[in-house]
Amino acid sequence: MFARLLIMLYAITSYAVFLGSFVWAVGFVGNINYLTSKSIDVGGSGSVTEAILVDVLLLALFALQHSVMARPAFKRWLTRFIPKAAERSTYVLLSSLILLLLFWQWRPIPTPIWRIEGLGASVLTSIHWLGWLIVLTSTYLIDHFDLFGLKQAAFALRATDAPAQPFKTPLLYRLVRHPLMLGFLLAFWATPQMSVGHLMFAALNTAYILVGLQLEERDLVAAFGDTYRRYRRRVPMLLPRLIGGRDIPEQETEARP
Ligand SMILES: C[S@@+](CC[C@H](N)C(=O)[O-])C[C@H]1O[C@@H](n2cnc3c(N)ncnc32)[C@H](O)[C@@H]1O
Repeated sequence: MFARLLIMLYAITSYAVFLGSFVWAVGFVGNINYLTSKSIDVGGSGSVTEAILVDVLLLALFALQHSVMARPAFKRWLTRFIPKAAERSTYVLLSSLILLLLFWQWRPIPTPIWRIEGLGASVLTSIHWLGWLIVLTSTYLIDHFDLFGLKQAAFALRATDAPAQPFKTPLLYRLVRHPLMLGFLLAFWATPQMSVGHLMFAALNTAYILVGLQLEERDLVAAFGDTYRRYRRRVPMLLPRLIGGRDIPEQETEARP
């Protein structure tokens, strides 16, 4: 029982660190400096070469950790050393810590690329916030507490394993296969003031998301087979069809084998 309580404490701590990193992410990308003192365009000094080098390394570190730890083979290896119920929290904790490092050590390159004012600025800011809303909503559509490791710890308290995540296509998942990533792309790109550093952040993250989604879909096909292949044929990856589209059944749900 003590070990199970420790797992719960670990999961709650990881979730708290995630919440901190999420608030900083919103402040960082949106340059909201009353929320966070350092942000994508504020709080740095040094040469542009140093900034590019440090920023690319930070983004690469995040991409590497995130991609490697998300793979089923890595999870199987890791759970030889830690309880299965603590695996997701470990992923969440490490991802959040690396994000905090990135936001803390980021070297801004504030040279402007575009600066839009008036109505255009309001539209872009609205799209930016819509992006964050889509990110948050999508975590709940998939299963927020499973994604962030609390569900696994709660099941462990009752000495059982959390059920595997079933395949689902609720709401936004009927428009695109990856609404959560679409939300990030909107939050990263929709800004009235784009700097060189921000552009680099958005472009490298976009490249990472596109590669990461190939890996995620490979795992989803391995887990759900033809159900996912059919879904992939019917529903676009990131850009919703504006008109028409093929018939999508009300709700597809299938347990992971
Ligand atoms: C951080 S979520 C991102 C989900 C999706 N890529 C998106 O952008 O909305 C990643 C987890 O969601 C799971 N996942 C992705 N699509 C899913 C679906 N349609 N049904 C159930 N799980 C899904 C993946 O297996 C992975 O564990």
